[in-house]
Parts: sequence; structure tokens; C-alpha cells
Amino acid sequence: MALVPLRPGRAASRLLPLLCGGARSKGASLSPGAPGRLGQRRYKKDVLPSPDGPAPSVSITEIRQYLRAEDIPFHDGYSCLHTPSLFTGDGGGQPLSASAPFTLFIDKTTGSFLCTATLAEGTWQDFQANVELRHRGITPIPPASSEEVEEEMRQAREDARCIWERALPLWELLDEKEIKETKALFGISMVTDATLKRFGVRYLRTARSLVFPWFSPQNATLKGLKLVRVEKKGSTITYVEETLPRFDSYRNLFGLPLIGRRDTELVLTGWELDALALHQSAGVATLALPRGASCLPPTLLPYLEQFKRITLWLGEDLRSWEAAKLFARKLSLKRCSLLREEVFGELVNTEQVSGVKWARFPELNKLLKGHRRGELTIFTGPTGSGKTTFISEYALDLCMQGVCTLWGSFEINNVRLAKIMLTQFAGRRLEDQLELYDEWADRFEELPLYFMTFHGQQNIKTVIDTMQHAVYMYDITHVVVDNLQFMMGHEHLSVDRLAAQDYVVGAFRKFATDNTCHITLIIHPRKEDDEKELQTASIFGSAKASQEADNVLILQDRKLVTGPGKRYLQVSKNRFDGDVGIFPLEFSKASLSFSSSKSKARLKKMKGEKELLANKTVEGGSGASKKP
Ligand SMILES: Nc1ncnc2c1ncn2[C@@H]1O[C@H](COP(=O)(O)OP(=O)(O)OP(=O)(O)O)[C@@H](O)[C@H]1O
Repeated sequence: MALVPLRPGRAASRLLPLLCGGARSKGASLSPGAPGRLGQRRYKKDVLPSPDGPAPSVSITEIRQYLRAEDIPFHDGYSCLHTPSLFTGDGGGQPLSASAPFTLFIDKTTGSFLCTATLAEGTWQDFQANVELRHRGITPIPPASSEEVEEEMRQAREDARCIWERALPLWELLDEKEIKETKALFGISMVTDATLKRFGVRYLRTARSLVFPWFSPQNATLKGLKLVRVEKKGSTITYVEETLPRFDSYRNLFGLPLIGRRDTELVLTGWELDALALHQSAGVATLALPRGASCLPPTLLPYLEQFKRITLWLGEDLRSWEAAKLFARKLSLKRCSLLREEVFGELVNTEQVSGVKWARFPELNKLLKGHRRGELTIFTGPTGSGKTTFISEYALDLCMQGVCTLWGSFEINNVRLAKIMLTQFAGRRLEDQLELYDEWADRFEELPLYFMTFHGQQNIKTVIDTMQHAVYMYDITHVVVDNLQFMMGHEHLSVDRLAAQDYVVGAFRKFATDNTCHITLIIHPRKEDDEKELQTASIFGSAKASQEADNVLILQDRKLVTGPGKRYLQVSKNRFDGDVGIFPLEFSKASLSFSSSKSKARLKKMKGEKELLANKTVEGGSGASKKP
């Protein structure tokens, strides 16, 4: 596996030795004013895993052939193959009986398995190893999670239990007024006590949060919970969620214990309160995804196999609609239905099609309008001008708004990159304020951010396979590749380099389109005259890269003319609506940020690159327009 999520005790924790050296432990509070302890976190001094290949892929045909060859009975389900469990019953020696319950689910895409009876899970290789053990008469032992993960889950269970015990059923609050106000705050005035009771929703007064429990589907013990509180800014209301365990280990399909064996129709919602309301109003079986429209973890698919019809009800915005379409592919299109077409028709005309807006780069919004799925952005700039630093912040900005992001950093290692990002995230040098480190690291770990563990030259096929895997596993919608030169591969050195590059660009283009995933690809410029600014034609290689790209961004670095350290960002191609132009970037060395608050929008829109260059020559070759 060549992917690393930033999660507790893993990647981000490994940043710490870089900042202060040595191990640490901590006891962080769950949120200001909220009771409960996240407990001790252990940190290792080791570094990120060394580069390894992608997960060995297995096709569904191979899986079927293997099961037949091994005499293992199976049903062909929607997303999984179903077999009797290897981990229950009489153990080794005996062939698996077709009359046993089919509680083991093999993911058709990855070959990973989950036994819903014992919660044993593992890779396709683990499955084969366990079949082998049975042949030798040994009772298979479920592959164990690492000690670190076990400890984290145990701690989360304990913390969840403490909170759960302090939380009250909403209707047991002391006074009627408080109940009414609380329900109104969460928009659930119409939800009855019976519904709240059925779903086991409680209220934690001290944290002014609703509490949604995660019960084990096996034995109904509490595995974790989600807290939701309301934040009001003016007339805008936002719901803030926190989970135990942390988001990427929080795999609760909320409502699962209420599903009967015979239920065959389901409404799958993006959040818990929708599941409640829909169940109450339509009487249908409902489940809520643990992270809303942002992802559908494949480990949840086995629990959805029993449904013949699934209606995806993730939200009414375009992002939810796009997510629903991708989730439907995982769930099998033939049983899914989405929001009505007319609703989508209305959305097409709204602002939303322009994509996710950058919070730190308003000028980029004015030109590109936003970040959209399925596009290819090419980014270039002179050597050492700050390309990686800029793209790090540009991608972080989107990631902070829930865009699931995968980084392929082939030039600088992931620890260095994560350190740059963490500095940009915190907006300060944490080396100087170590007391703030824990808080920022905790928040950073919550981002939907993943890293490929490749370093140095890589074969494009391996990289594309890894990206494909990540899209399936983590619903990645933005991949950053830094940079193209590392994909040209040794084997291409003898052939035409331009043809090799065209091939690689074509492969990324196809990936972006096929997976409705945005790719930002950094490409070095060709050797240029230092005195001249870069243009689209300066991108290394043939014209293919700029033709295939939807957006071309150039980091202009004209130190000699415009004074020390001045950089400009030029949008030289914009397929979405054609606006091109240039705006200055203010760099702060302390926060490694290009979005310094001092920066006033001095955006200059241009009709085309030629006009842009001509204009600058008229203005004395200053490298960029200074006009407002
Ligand atoms: N605007 C800027 N002003 C001054 N220093 C900067 C600026 N942007 C980045 N830097 C610093 O310059 C160094 C190189 O930055 P970075 O690695 O992002 O450049 P790059 O263009 O990706 O390099 P390469 O061409 O080698 O891939 C880093 O130490 C970074 O902190």
C-alpha cells in the first residue's frame, strides 16, 4: 500500500521529532468547554514508511476463480462476494458449508474482506493465508490491528462512555423551554421524542451538543459517538461535528442496529438528523454516513449488501449530488437512485457549478471562479520560485473545505511537505511556539488529506493504480502531482522524452475525466531566458500539456525587475469561462503563506496571454500590472 492518511499516531505524529525532537504525551480536551479526555497519545520517533508499491491488485475474475478452486461457496452481491465466514464454526479441516450463514464479504474492487459476525477484516492476501491455514487444520486467527490502533480504539471507547453517561435524553431536560429552544436550534422541532428515543439521540448540556451513539452491530456495546453543536455567525448557522474515535476511524453507519434482516429498501443520508426526519416522515429504513457526502468508506459496503434499492439523500447542493453519483458507482448503479433530475436542473444554473472557492486566494476565484472536479490544472514556474510552497497552500485551502486530497510528492519527502502544510495551516512557525503544537497537530490530523509514499522516479502505471485505489478507498477528488518529471521513468530515457511526457499528460487527463477528480500537475519550465517571463509555451515538452489542461497557472518570479521576493500568479488558460489575468502574491516567510492579509486584490484581468505581455511592456516591463 502506497498511501498514508494523516491520522492519530501516524503521519502527523511523525512531524513532531522534526519540530522539537523526542517523544511526548498529552491529554487534550475534546473541545473548549466539553468534558471528556482524548487521553494519552503515543508518538513514535520513526519516519514515514519507506516507498513501497501499490496494493497488489486482484481482479474479480481471479477472486471468483480462487473461490471455485478452493471449493468455497459464494453469492455474487452488489459490491461484494458473500461467503461463509472462515472465522466462525468448527475451525480448520472441514470445507466451508453452503448452509452456514454467509457473513464474510469480499470487496469486488479491492479483494479486502470483512466478516460481519466476528468483525475480522483484512486484505485479499490475508484471506488466502487464512484459507491455507484451514487446509492445514488450523483455526484461522483474524488479522490483528496494530497495538497502536487497538489502544486508540480502546481509549476512544472509554472516552465515549464517559460522555454518553453524562448526556441526557433530550426530553429529560429539566425545563420545557430549554427542550423547545434546543430542538429549534438544531432544526428538529418536528422530530418527536419517540424518534429521538428510537435512534438513541442524547444531549450533552455542558457542550450544547447533540450526541449520536455508535453501537456495535454485533453486541450493542458503545464503540464511539458523534457530537454536533451549532455555531452561529450573524444569520449563518454551521454545524460543527466531532467524533470519537477520530474521523477516519469513525465508521458508524448511524441507525444500523434498527435495520431488520428483511429490510430491502434504504434511504442513505449525509447526516444523522436527516435519517431521523426521513424515518419519521416516510417510515422508511434510513442510515446516515459517518462523514456525510465526503466519503463512503468501502468497509461499510458489506452492511449495505442486503438492500435491493438504495436512495441516496446526501444534500441539495451540487457537491452532494456529485458525491452521490460516485457513491452509486461503489454501491452498484443498478440499485441506486439519486435526487430528482429537476432539482439538479436548478442547480446547474447556480453559483455552485463554478466549484469550491478558495478562502485564501480571492483573486483566484475571480479568475477561475472555483475548483471543479474532473479538470486538469497545469502549474509551472521557475526553479526554486516556490511552486511546491504555493501549491501546498492552494491545495490545503481546498482540503480545509472538505475537498478530499491526495498528494504525490516525488521531489520532497512527505514529512517535509506535511511540515510546510502544518505551518501554513497554523499560520505560524510552530517551532517557536511548541505549546501550541498539539492543538494544531490535532486539527491538522482531521483533514481529509492523504499522501502517496513514493519518492523519486516512478512508473506512471503504478502511480495511476495508486490514485485509482485512493479514489475508491477515500473518495479523493483532488490529486496533486509534484512533479511530472518524476513520472517520465527510467525506461523512457531512451525514447523520445516529448512523446513520453505527452503520454503521461494524456494518462492524467484521462484519469481526471474518468474519475471526476481534479488533478493539479506541476511541470518544470523549459530552460528560459532569465530576463523573460514564462509563458504557456515555456512549459516543458510539446504543446500537448497546455492543450489537455483546463487551467494553466504560472508562478512568475521577476525578482530582478520588480524588487526582491515579488511573485505573481498568472492564470494563462481558463477553459471554464476564459478569464485570464495576473495578481501579485505576498509571501510571509514565517507562515510560508502566499495569502498574506496585507495583499489587496490587485487583479488584472486580460483577454489573452499576448495582451497580458504587451500590457506589461507598455508599463515599462515591470512584470505585472499595478493597476487596481
Ligand atoms: N515568495 C517567496 N519568497 C521567498 N522565498 C520563497 C518564496 N516562496 C517559496 N520560498 C522558499 O523558497 C524555497 C523553495 O521553494 P519551493 O520548494 O516551493 O520551490 P519550487 O519552485 O517548488 O522548487 P523546484 O523548482 O526545486 O521544484 C523554500 O525554502 C521556500 O520556503
